[in-house]
Amino acid sequence: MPQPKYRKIAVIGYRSVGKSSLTIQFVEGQFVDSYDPTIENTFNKLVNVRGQDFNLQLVDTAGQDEYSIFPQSHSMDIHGYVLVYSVTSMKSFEVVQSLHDKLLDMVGKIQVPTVLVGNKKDLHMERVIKHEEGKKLADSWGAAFMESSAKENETAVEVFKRIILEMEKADGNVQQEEKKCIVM
Ligand SMILES: Nc1nc2c(ncn2[C@@H]2O[C@H](COP(=O)(O)OP(=O)(O)OP(=O)(O)O)[C@@H](O)[C@H]2O)c(=O)[nH]1
Repeated sequence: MPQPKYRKIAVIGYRSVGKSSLTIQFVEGQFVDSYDPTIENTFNKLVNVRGQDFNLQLVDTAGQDEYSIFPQSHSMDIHGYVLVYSVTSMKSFEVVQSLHDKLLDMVGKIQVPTVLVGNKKDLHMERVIKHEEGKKLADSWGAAFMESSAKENETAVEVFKRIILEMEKADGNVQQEEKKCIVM
Protein backbone atom coordinates (compact mmCIF):
# COMPACT_ATOMS: atom_id res chain seq x y z
CA MET A 1 0.00 0.00 0.00
CA PRO A 2 1.60 3.36 -0.97
CA GLN A 3 2.21 5.90 1.80
CA PRO A 4 -0.37 8.73 2.08
CA LYS A 5 0.75 11.84 0.19
CA TYR A 6 0.67 15.03 2.24
CA ARG A 7 -0.88 17.93 0.32
CA LYS A 8 -1.65 21.45 1.53
CA ILE A 9 -4.47 23.31 -0.21
CA ALA A 10 -5.51 26.95 0.19
CA VAL A 11 -9.13 28.01 -0.33
CA ILE A 12 -9.14 31.62 -1.48
CA GLY A 13 -11.72 34.19 -2.61
CA TYR A 14 -13.81 37.25 -1.85
CA ARG A 15 -15.86 37.52 1.38
CA SER A 16 -18.94 35.39 1.87
CA VAL A 17 -18.59 33.30 -1.31
CA GLY A 18 -18.77 30.06 0.67
CA LYS A 19 -15.12 29.12 1.27
CA SER A 20 -15.80 27.93 4.83
CA SER A 21 -19.09 26.29 3.87
CA LEU A 22 -17.48 24.25 1.09
CA THR A 23 -14.58 23.22 3.29
CA ILE A 24 -16.84 22.23 6.21
CA GLN A 25 -19.21 20.37 3.87
CA PHE A 26 -16.23 18.37 2.57
CA VAL A 27 -14.59 17.74 5.95
CA GLU A 28 -17.65 17.28 8.18
CA GLY A 29 -20.44 16.53 5.71
CA GLN A 30 -22.70 19.32 6.91
CA PHE A 31 -23.90 22.72 5.70
CA VAL A 32 -23.78 25.61 8.15
CA ASP A 33 -26.36 28.25 7.23
CA SER A 34 -25.00 30.99 9.45
CA TYR A 35 -22.33 33.48 8.37
CA ASP A 36 -19.30 33.83 10.58
CA PRO A 37 -16.41 35.63 8.81
CA THR A 38 -13.23 33.57 8.90
CA ILE A 39 -9.83 34.82 10.00
CA GLU A 40 -8.11 31.58 9.10
CA ASN A 41 -8.91 27.95 9.84
CA THR A 42 -7.03 24.78 9.08
CA PHE A 43 -8.68 21.38 8.60
CA ASN A 44 -7.20 17.95 8.04
CA LYS A 45 -8.79 15.10 6.12
CA LEU A 46 -7.62 11.77 4.78
CA VAL A 47 -9.13 10.88 1.40
CA ASN A 48 -8.53 8.12 -1.09
CA VAL A 49 -8.47 8.92 -4.79
CA ARG A 50 -7.80 6.13 -7.29
CA GLY A 51 -6.28 3.87 -4.65
CA GLN A 52 -3.91 6.55 -3.30
CA ASP A 53 -4.41 8.03 0.18
CA PHE A 54 -3.98 11.79 0.50
CA ASN A 55 -3.45 13.46 3.83
CA LEU A 56 -4.94 16.87 3.11
CA GLN A 57 -4.37 20.04 5.05
CA LEU A 58 -6.96 22.61 4.02
CA VAL A 59 -6.39 26.27 4.77
CA ASP A 60 -9.68 28.18 4.79
CA THR A 61 -8.45 31.76 4.37
CA ALA A 62 -10.02 35.10 5.28
CA GLY A 63 -12.12 36.74 2.54
CA GLN A 64 -10.05 39.18 0.46
CA ASP A 65 -10.82 41.95 -1.97
CA GLU A 66 -8.83 43.56 -4.76
CA TYR A 67 -7.16 45.91 -2.26
CA SER A 68 -6.04 43.26 0.22
CA ILE A 69 -2.35 42.56 0.43
CA PHE A 70 -2.02 38.96 -0.62
CA PRO A 71 -0.56 37.17 2.44
CA GLN A 72 2.81 35.63 1.72
CA SER A 73 1.86 32.58 3.77
CA HIS A 74 -0.67 31.75 1.05
CA SER A 75 2.11 31.13 -1.40
CA MET A 76 4.40 29.04 0.83
CA ASP A 77 4.21 25.25 1.09
CA ILE A 78 0.89 25.22 -0.76
CA HIS A 79 0.48 22.46 -3.35
CA GLY A 80 -2.87 23.53 -4.82
CA TYR A 81 -5.40 26.34 -4.83
CA VAL A 82 -9.20 26.36 -4.77
CA LEU A 83 -10.22 29.83 -5.98
CA VAL A 84 -13.86 30.51 -5.18
CA TYR A 85 -16.38 33.07 -6.40
CA SER A 86 -20.15 33.08 -6.03
CA VAL A 87 -22.28 32.77 -9.18
CA THR A 88 -24.54 35.37 -7.51
CA SER A 89 -21.85 38.05 -7.20
CA MET A 90 -20.15 39.96 -10.03
CA LYS A 91 -17.84 41.54 -7.48
CA SER A 92 -16.60 38.15 -6.32
CA PHE A 93 -15.93 37.16 -9.96
CA GLU A 94 -13.85 40.31 -10.49
CA VAL A 95 -12.00 39.83 -7.22
CA VAL A 96 -11.09 36.20 -7.99
CA GLN A 97 -9.34 37.40 -11.18
CA SER A 98 -7.29 39.92 -9.23
CA LEU A 99 -6.46 37.29 -6.58
CA HIS A 100 -5.26 34.88 -9.25
CA ASP A 101 -2.91 37.57 -10.66
CA LYS A 102 -1.54 38.34 -7.20
CA LEU A 103 -1.10 34.65 -6.47
CA LEU A 104 0.99 34.05 -9.60
CA ASP A 105 3.07 37.13 -8.82
CA MET A 106 3.68 35.91 -5.31
CA VAL A 107 4.65 32.34 -6.23
CA GLY A 108 6.59 33.52 -9.29
CA LYS A 109 5.16 30.92 -11.65
CA ILE A 110 2.95 31.15 -14.74
CA GLN A 111 0.72 28.30 -13.60
CA VAL A 112 -0.08 26.56 -10.32
CA PRO A 113 -2.50 23.66 -9.72
CA THR A 114 -5.83 25.46 -9.46
CA VAL A 115 -9.54 24.78 -9.52
CA LEU A 116 -11.80 27.76 -10.14
CA VAL A 117 -15.11 27.20 -8.36
CA GLY A 118 -18.39 29.05 -8.98
CA ASN A 119 -20.24 28.39 -5.72
CA LYS A 120 -23.92 28.90 -4.71
CA LYS A 121 -25.21 27.35 -7.92
CA ASP A 122 -28.40 26.42 -6.02
CA LEU A 123 -29.42 30.10 -5.98
CA HIS A 124 -30.86 30.01 -9.52
CA MET A 125 -32.85 33.23 -9.29
CA GLU A 126 -29.84 35.23 -8.07
CA ARG A 127 -27.32 33.95 -10.60
CA VAL A 128 -25.40 36.70 -12.45
CA ILE A 129 -22.35 34.77 -13.72
CA LYS A 130 -23.00 32.17 -16.41
CA HIS A 131 -21.32 28.76 -16.38
CA GLU A 132 -19.57 29.61 -19.69
CA GLU A 133 -18.02 32.77 -18.20
CA GLY A 134 -16.44 30.81 -15.36
CA LYS A 135 -15.24 28.10 -17.74
CA LYS A 136 -13.71 30.69 -20.07
CA LEU A 137 -11.80 32.32 -17.23
CA ALA A 138 -10.50 28.96 -15.95
CA ASP A 139 -9.43 27.99 -19.49
CA SER A 140 -7.49 31.24 -19.80
CA TRP A 141 -5.60 30.26 -16.64
CA GLY A 142 -5.11 26.61 -17.69
CA ALA A 143 -7.10 25.68 -14.57
CA ALA A 144 -9.94 23.24 -13.94
CA PHE A 145 -13.44 24.65 -13.50
CA MET A 146 -16.58 23.56 -11.74
CA GLU A 147 -19.70 24.98 -10.15
CA SER A 148 -20.77 23.87 -6.71
CA SER A 149 -23.26 24.28 -3.94
CA ALA A 150 -21.96 23.97 -0.40
CA LYS A 151 -25.45 22.65 0.44
CA GLU A 152 -24.66 19.45 -1.48
CA ASN A 153 -22.00 17.12 -0.16
CA GLU A 154 -21.38 15.67 -3.61
CA THR A 155 -20.17 18.89 -5.25
CA ALA A 156 -18.02 19.84 -2.25
CA VAL A 157 -16.29 16.43 -2.44
CA GLU A 158 -15.84 16.87 -6.19
CA VAL A 159 -14.10 20.25 -5.71
CA PHE A 160 -11.42 18.69 -3.51
CA LYS A 161 -11.03 15.57 -5.65
CA ARG A 162 -10.57 17.84 -8.63
CA ILE A 163 -7.76 19.80 -6.99
CA ILE A 164 -6.06 16.52 -6.04
CA LEU A 165 -6.13 15.53 -9.71
CA GLU A 166 -4.73 18.92 -10.74
CA MET A 167 -1.86 18.50 -8.26
CA GLU A 168 -1.24 14.97 -9.51
CA LYS A 169 -1.17 16.23 -13.10
CA ALA A 170 1.37 18.89 -12.13
CA ASP A 171 3.49 16.11 -10.59
CA GLY A 172 3.23 14.10 -13.83
CA ASN A 173 1.16 11.37 -12.18
CA VAL A 174 -1.85 11.55 -14.53
CA GLN A 175 -1.51 10.21 -18.07
CA GLN A 176 -2.19 12.62 -20.95
CA GLU A 177 -5.07 10.44 -22.17
CA GLU A 178 -6.80 10.59 -18.77
CA LYS A 179 -6.76 14.40 -18.77
CA LYS A 180 -9.42 14.43 -21.48
CA CYS A 181 -11.86 12.35 -19.50
CA ILE A 182 -11.41 12.48 -15.77
CA VAL A 183 -13.25 9.74 -13.92
CA MET A 184 -13.62 10.46 -10.20
N1 LIG B 1 -27.51 29.01 -0.83
C1 LIG B 1 -26.20 28.87 -0.56
N2 LIG B 1 -25.65 29.55 0.46
C2 LIG B 1 -24.33 29.38 0.69
C3 LIG B 1 -23.53 28.50 -0.09
N3 LIG B 1 -22.27 28.55 0.38
C4 LIG B 1 -22.28 29.41 1.41
N4 LIG B 1 -23.51 29.92 1.61
C5 LIG B 1 -23.91 30.89 2.63
O1 LIG B 1 -23.18 32.09 2.36
C6 LIG B 1 -22.76 32.71 3.60
C7 LIG B 1 -21.24 32.86 3.61
O2 LIG B 1 -20.66 31.58 3.64
P1 LIG B 1 -19.20 31.32 4.23
O3 LIG B 1 -18.89 29.89 3.98
O4 LIG B 1 -19.06 31.83 5.60
O5 LIG B 1 -18.35 32.25 3.24
P2 LIG B 1 -16.78 32.56 3.30
O6 LIG B 1 -16.33 32.72 1.88
O7 LIG B 1 -16.05 31.55 4.10
O8 LIG B 1 -16.78 33.98 4.03
P3 LIG B 1 -15.53 34.82 4.69
O9 LIG B 1 -15.10 34.08 5.90
O10 LIG B 1 -16.08 36.15 4.98
O11 LIG B 1 -14.47 34.92 3.65
C8 LIG B 1 -23.29 31.82 4.72
O12 LIG B 1 -24.54 32.34 5.16
C9 LIG B 1 -23.51 30.47 4.03
O13 LIG B 1 -24.52 29.72 4.65
C10 LIG B 1 -24.16 27.79 -1.18
O14 LIG B 1 -23.55 27.04 -1.92
N5 LIG B 1 -25.50 28.02 -1.35
